[in-house]
Formats: sequence, C-alpha cells, structure tokens
Amino acid sequence: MEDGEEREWGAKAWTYLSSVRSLSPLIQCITNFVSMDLTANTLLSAGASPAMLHSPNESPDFTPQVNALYINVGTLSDNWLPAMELAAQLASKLNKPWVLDPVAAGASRFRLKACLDLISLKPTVIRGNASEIIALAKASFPSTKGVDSSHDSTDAVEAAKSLANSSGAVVAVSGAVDFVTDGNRIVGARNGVPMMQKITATGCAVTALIAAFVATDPSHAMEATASALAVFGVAGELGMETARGPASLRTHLIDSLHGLDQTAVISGVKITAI
Ligand SMILES: Nc1ncnc2c1ncn2[C@@H]1O[C@H](COP(=O)(O)OP(=O)(O)OP(=O)(O)O)[C@@H](O)[C@H]1O
Ligand SMILES: Cc1ncsc1CCO
Ligand SMILES: [Mg+2]
Repeated sequence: MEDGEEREWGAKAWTYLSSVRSLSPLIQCITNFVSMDLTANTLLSAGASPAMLHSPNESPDFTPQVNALYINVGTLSDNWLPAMELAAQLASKLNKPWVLDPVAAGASRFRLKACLDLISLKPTVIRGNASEIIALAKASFPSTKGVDSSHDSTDAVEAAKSLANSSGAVVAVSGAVDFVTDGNRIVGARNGVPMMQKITATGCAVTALIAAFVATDPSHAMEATASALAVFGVAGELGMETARGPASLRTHLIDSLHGLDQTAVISGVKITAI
C-alpha cells in the first residue's frame, strides 16, 4: 500500500517538476544575502526564473508580473522589512501565491514580531526548520539557537498544525522527515541526506523551490510543497553519491536537480500520509 502511495506521489512530483520546466515561473525573491546565490541557482536548475528584486520602489511595478513571491527574513534589517511587507501586501491583493521562510524566527523580539506581522499578510506557505515553526506557533522568544534547528522535525508536528490553523497557510517543517500540513492533513517526505544541513541556505533554497512549484498550481499548495521538498531531497541523495563533502554536495545537488528524469523522481520520491 505504502509503495503505491509513494509512486502516486512520485508521479505527482514529476508532474510539478515538468510544469516548472515548461512554464518557467517568474519568482520574485526577497531573501537574505547568504542565500541569494544558492537560491537563484536552485530555481534556475529546476527550470524556474528567479529575480532578486526587493526595492519598495520597484515592487508596485514588478510584483504584478511575477508568478509567485518568496520572502525570507534571514538577514533582516529595519529598511528591508517595509519592502517585504509591501511586496506581501501586493501579492495577497493580486491573489498571487507567496511563501515565507521565517529564518531564526525565535532569535530576537524584532524578528519574531516581523515574522508574525508577515504571517498576518496571509502567506500561501510557511517553511521553516523545527525550532522556527515551534517559535512561531508559541510566539515565544528566546526559543532558537540561531538559524540552525535545535529540535527534530517530529518535535514540531503539533506546532505546524497549530500554525497552519491559526494562519490559514500550508506549513512545512524541514528535517530528516519534511512534514507538510494544512492543519488537517499531514504528509511526510523522507528524502534528502543529513549533509544538506552542512550547506548554508539549503533550507532557504528549498523554500524558493516550493514557491516555484506552488506557482504552477496555487490551488494545491500542500501537494506542490510536499513535491518540492521531496524533489530537492532526491537531488540531494543523487548529489551525495559523488560528493566528497558539503562544498561538492552543493555543486552536485544543483547538477542533479537540473538532470532529474522521470524514473529518478518517480522511484525516488518518498512521500506518505502521516
Ligand atoms: N537529517 C536530515 N536528513 C535528510 N535531509 C535533511 C536532514 N536535515 C535537513 N535535511 C534537508 O535539508 C534541507 C534544509 O533543511 P534544514 O532543516 O536544514 O533547513 P534550515 O535550517 O532552514 O536551513 P538554512 O537556514 O541553512 O537554509 C531540506 O531539504 C531538508 O529536507
Ligand atoms: C547563516 C545565516 N544567517 C542569516 S541567514 C543565514 C542563511 C541560512 O539561513
Ligand atoms: Mg532556514
């Protein structure tokens, strides 16, 4: 039964990746300085079109043209927050999907409030690591070590459900198992390799990939989110076969994502209902 379910998800994930490749959705990324390169290269290797435009002077012209918006608070500063809020407001008003990565949400009061304010602007999807999702669900500070998680993703399943219910967003928690919930259903994706945690911004990059997958099918955000996480994980697994450490895995992951074929996706994706 599980095998059939996994293959069905594999076929779905392949459909999403194929759509990203054929439609090449334009993704506006307002993201942190650390992640910009990996995020843009991840989107390009998946077939999407990244644009790192963040000025509030540009968003009124640019956000209406994009297929999805991605906001990541990793290197948050006073003057970037209004730019994020403006773009999120525009996306919500235009009914465009937008995806939030709440990096280090519980590391400071400023960051926690910024994330909660952004969540009030109705993101389609929120993807964080376990500590970030727990911090948001509890709205508590201090609750994380920094940008890295000090919890397992399984510790954050209830927090993810509660955040999905309070926000209306699909919530994804990354980790050894990536969990995705709409507050009601939960699925788990068991792809990826632990070494992915040793490359900075793989979480940021997969959140951007989620935005690209959701852009192709905004009314099925949960399916698109789980598929993006699993496909990125499969690329990591294939990349790891020839990598010698984090630096070469980074390169090989991007190459693998670019080269993924139907067989690799359908046989590699390990998504099941929880
Ligand atoms: N133990 C693990 N086994 C397999 N894959 C993992 C493991 N931990 C994380 N991953 C994968 O690594 C990627 C990044 O997840 P992680 O939870 O490290 O994000 P993050 O903490 O937000 O990262 P960053 O802030 O550096 O961008 C995801 O695709 C996730 O599935
Ligand atoms: C290391 C780091 N610091 C702020 S953002 C970022 C990238 C991973 O989230
Ligand atoms: Mg992160």
